[in-house]
Amino acid sequence: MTTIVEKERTTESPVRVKEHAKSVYSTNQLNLWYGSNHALKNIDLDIKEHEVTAIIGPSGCGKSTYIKTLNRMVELVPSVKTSGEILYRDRNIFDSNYSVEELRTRVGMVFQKPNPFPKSIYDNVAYGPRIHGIRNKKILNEIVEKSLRGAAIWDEVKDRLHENAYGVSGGQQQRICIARALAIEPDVILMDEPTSALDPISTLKIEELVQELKKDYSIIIVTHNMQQAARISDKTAFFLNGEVVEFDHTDTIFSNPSDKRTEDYISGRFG
Ligand SMILES: Nc1ncnc2c1ncn2[C@@H]1O[C@H](COP(=O)(O)OP(=O)(O)OP(=O)(O)O)[C@@H](O)[C@H]1O
Repeated sequence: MTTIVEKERTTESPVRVKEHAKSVYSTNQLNLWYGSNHALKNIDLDIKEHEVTAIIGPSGCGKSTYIKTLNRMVELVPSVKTSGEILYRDRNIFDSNYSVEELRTRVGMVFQKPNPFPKSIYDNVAYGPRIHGIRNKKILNEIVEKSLRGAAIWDEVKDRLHENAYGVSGGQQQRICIARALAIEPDVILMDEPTSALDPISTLKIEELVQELKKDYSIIIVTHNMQQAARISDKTAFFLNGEVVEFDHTDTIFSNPSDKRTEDYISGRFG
């Protein structure tokens, strides 16, 4: 795919990457407060489909808050207020008539710690489709197999589908959680530090999986691990104190950042 990249600076927003691929999310002047704590400040980000977008930055800079705004999960915190807009496929998810339920069927999420339900592997993956009214056993079997294959764990669990999901390793549990997200056929997968609780081999498997999944999905991943961002993402946004300091192609961020603060962070001078 040929893309034409041009950069523009504005006084209020950091570098934006403009391309001709389709946007899945456009965040425009997004602000978020937890009570009086201004946690996200004028965030402008344009996230393209079929890309892996990494969100990096030091602890407390707003990475998790940002991805939890994308499926409106952050609103579960009562003190939260927001301003600005988040366009998902060109519609503002903050509009009063926007259905959060519909949004969550399009946007799956994987968390830091694997969080399977205390149910069988099969029932974990079939959970979402069942909620959406699918009862036919043959169709459910197909969805479960396809999702577990998609999460690169089918061969490891196909003979124990009816055992409790807690009975497998942490890395396998995380891939079951990814299969659970895939079972609702999402458009986007949000991943909040999905490998930080995993050993290096399981981490590698998830990283390889992310590379596979981007063919069919758009992925936004929060990571503390800069090598991971460099290895698996197409674009990287560097957050600091609730702002986006720089957003660009991952190669550029790691080899030729335009902001001194990005350079200091990626070279380990702070954070
Ligand atoms: N539920 C909450 N209630 C109140 N304040 C919160 C809540 N969650 C996060 N914050 C605050 O919002 C700011 C951003 O936090 P956030 O968790 O998004 O950062 P982060 O970059 O993901 O951090 P980490 O890398 O440590 O997970 C911090 O000041 C944090 O204390």
